[in-house]
Amino acid sequence: MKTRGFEVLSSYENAGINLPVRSTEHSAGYDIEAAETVTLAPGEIKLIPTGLKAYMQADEVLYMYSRSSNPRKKGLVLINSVGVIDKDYYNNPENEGHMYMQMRNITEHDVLVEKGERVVQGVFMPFLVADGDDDVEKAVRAGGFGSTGA
Ligand SMILES: O=c1ccn([C@H]2C[C@H](O)[C@@H](COP(=O)(O)OP(=O)(O)OP(=O)(O)O)O2)c(=O)[nH]1
Ligand SMILES: [Mg+2]
Repeated sequence: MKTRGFEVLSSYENAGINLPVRSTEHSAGYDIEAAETVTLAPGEIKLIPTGLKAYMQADEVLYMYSRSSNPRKKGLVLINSVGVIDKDYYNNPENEGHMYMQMRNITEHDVLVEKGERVVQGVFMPFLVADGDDDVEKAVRAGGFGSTGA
């Protein structure tokens, strides 16, 4: 039975994408790699593809956190602080649920991120809903990054 996990996007099937793993016995985060080599110019914000989508249960979310070594070792920050990957992003009609890492180069030189480099870590978590949540009509997710409006 499938409960939660990662899958390679169909368009990246033969691209040598590694499924995320936890690097130590008690790590909370599944390390997530860049699916392509990208260069970020000074100050630039880029969506780095992972070639991955994540599935999970209805009351679960996947949080993507930056690796703590990124600012000093790479000169990169996860510019949206935490990536929230919703259950209904998986297999959405726009991009199949492709997870992106939104990174900003905080240095004054180009930063190279090579394919296969670990950039962020994904942590699966349960979440709670507020009273009256069932009474509110919900839209069907069609994509990400502003798909539900401004
Ligand atoms: O770092 C991120 C953050 C989000 N997403 C995807 C998964 C998530 O389910 C979707 C929407 O994210 P969010 O709700 O945080 O962004 P939004 O600006 O509110 O977009 P939307 O209107 O599509 O909800 O975008 C990523 O791939 N990487
Ligand atoms: Mg949203």
